[in-house]
Amino acid sequence: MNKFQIIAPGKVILHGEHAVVYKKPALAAAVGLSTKLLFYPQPESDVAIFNLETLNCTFEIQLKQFNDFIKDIREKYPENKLDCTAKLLEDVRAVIAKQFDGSTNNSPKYQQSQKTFLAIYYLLAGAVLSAPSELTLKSGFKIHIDTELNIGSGLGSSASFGATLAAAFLLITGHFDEKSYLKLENRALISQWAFESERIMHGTPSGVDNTVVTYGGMLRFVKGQGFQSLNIQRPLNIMLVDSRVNRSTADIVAKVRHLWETFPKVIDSIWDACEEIVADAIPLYESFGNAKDDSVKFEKLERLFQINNDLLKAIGVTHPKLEQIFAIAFKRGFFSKITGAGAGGFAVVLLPENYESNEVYWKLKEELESAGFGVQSTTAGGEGLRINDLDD
Ligand SMILES: Nc1ncnc2c1ncn2[C@@H]1O[C@H](COP(=O)(O)OP(=O)(O)O)[C@@H](O)[C@H]1O
Ligand SMILES: C[C@@](O)(CCOP(=O)(O)O)CC(=O)O
Repeated sequence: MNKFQIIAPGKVILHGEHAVVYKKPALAAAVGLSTKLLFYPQPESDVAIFNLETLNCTFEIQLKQFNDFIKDIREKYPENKLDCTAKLLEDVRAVIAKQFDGSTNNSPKYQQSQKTFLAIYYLLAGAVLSAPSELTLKSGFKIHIDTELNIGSGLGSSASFGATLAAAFLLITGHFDEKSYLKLENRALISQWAFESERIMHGTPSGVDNTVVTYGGMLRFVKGQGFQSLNIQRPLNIMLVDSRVNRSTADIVAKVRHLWETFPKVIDSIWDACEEIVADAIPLYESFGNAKDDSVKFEKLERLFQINNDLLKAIGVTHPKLEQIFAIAFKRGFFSKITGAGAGGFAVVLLPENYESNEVYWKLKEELESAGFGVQSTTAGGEGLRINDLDD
């Protein structure tokens, strides 16, 4: 096996957050910030080492013990290759629980590492058991993972992490090679295993994050119905502004549900309006880059951003810190909105094409930073997961 690198972006929701929970479409896009996985073969070793830079921890899997586990699973479920991931997950849980057994550490960081190790072990076992030919892991390797994404803030860091791991394990177990991973069925396989990792991190993910980070671009997504990729000409410039207010997506989704249960007709009409925003926004995103002058279309999109944000405010998912971001951006002539669950997290600001040559952009960045916000200018709609062979 060669040394290789896998890069997977994070995601941003452009429109339809919250409404998507109620089966309305959402528009999501790959962001230009990513997770990078480096794979180093270690032919003389019998250990798989995982060095997770952002979590500042290292995990090891002894290949002998892992191969024994795989043998047990094959004996336990003889004829079905791997059509029951739930059973496998339970067996992997038991192995991981044994390894973490005896610890009285209940800190969130420790729980997080346990979940992460579970995801790694489960994806590796899944890739081996579903491999085209029956195999065991014969020689060791080292995997290093680092990310430009803020973890746990709605930018899809967990899906991006899961997708890089899934792709690495599927590659080393012969599901595809460094070129054929781009085939639709192979991308679907990566996305499916990244979804499995999301199930460990979240419980009931919608599937949008693993899909966007794997395929890239911009896509329209309806819960339970799959997705369609938009035919965009170029990625959109955006600024991601971190309010630095922590929140739990699950709590906010529950609060919104309570509001919906209290005023179903009012809130349903907001979801209908969000659906119309998605419908009006798609042709705008698809036509940017077609004409010499996109400014009229850009102004239309700015208005849609504003309307979308006002609808999100109406369901109570803003925050004084987000309001401060919107006010600073508006004062400088930029339009912005909540992205994701809201009540903290990130705001997304629309940036015009040549924003870096615009003095006002630099003033906006400076003002947001001196107000204590985190600012990252990037793109929405860029490339999805990719694999680079580093021995070429
Ligand atoms: N680069 C990474 N290295 C290790 N674990 C990661 C990484 N990125 C994400 N994770 C895992 O994903 C979890 C964050 O998932 P989540 O709370 O859904 O945030 P997000 O919205 O960023 O996906 C982390 O607790 C960690 O377990
Ligand atoms: C609020 C919601 O629509 C998006 C959650 O966004 P995020 O992953 O916190 O960015 C919830 C969901 O789609 O599951």
